[in-house]
Amino acid sequence: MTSTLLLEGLGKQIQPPDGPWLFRDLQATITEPTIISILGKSGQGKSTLLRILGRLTLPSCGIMVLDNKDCSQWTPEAWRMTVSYVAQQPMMLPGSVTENLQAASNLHQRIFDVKQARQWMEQIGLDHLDWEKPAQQLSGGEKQRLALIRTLLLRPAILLLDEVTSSLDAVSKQATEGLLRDLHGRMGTTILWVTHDQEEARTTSQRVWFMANGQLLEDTDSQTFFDSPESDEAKMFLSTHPVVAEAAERVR
Ligand SMILES: Nc1ncnc2c1ncn2[C@@H]1O[C@H](COP(=O)(O)OP(=O)(O)OP(=O)(O)O)[C@@H](O)[C@H]1O
Repeated sequence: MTSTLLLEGLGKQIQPPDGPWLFRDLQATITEPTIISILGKSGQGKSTLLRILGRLTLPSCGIMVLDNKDCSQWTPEAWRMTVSYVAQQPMMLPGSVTENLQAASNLHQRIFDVKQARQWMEQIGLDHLDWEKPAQQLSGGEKQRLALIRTLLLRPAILLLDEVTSSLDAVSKQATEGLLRDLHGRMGTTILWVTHDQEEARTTSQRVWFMANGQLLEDTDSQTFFDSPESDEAKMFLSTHPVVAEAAERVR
């Protein structure tokens, strides 16, 4: 399921033609399965970038090439089956948990793999859920996990995660991170993961994209980023998050 992704000169301008650029001239290549954390201060455009990659928002400029085919040669549906986005505050469709789980499979004319759904639900602590319950009545954390599994059932090659553990308690968060690492290890799923939790980024990802000053300022392996960031902006960013410093200290 390895997919390659090439981004060239990608940019997003707010209120064109004269508005400010959220980011511009973003270049990056993914050639093998990897987990990338996208980090940066609030408002740098991390979610916007994910939504562009998921073809839910148009970029203002630039090129996206998936598996050697320009984005214009992909239908949005085919693209979204390969590069799938999970929002921080996911939308539950009217209907039960079962209907929500089935929704993505139905939409993309895939067989609903109920056995796999049950196993993943169990793995991330949702085994107690009544599948007949209206999904709108679930808690925020339950909705986040249900939406994740709904998307995983499509088995996308590239998964775009927007702060998908932000509403979870510590145990559910760890279980979800475990599932995602598993998935990456067994199926070669590439994961691009926006998170504000640096400890999560450090322990789950192999690579970091750090966004600052309207650019992808650093694109490096995680250990290098956390141990010896190159830019002053990244140093400042890490120094203002003592959790990471403490965690790194514990590891040493
Ligand atoms: N189409 C748009 N029109 C106007 N403003 C927009 C548009 N898209 C994004 N923005 C603005 O761009 C900024 C960056 O948004 P975005 O959510 O992508 O940043 P972020 O880095 O993910 O932030 P956070 O970490 O707080 O979630 C925000 O101020 C947002 O309101």
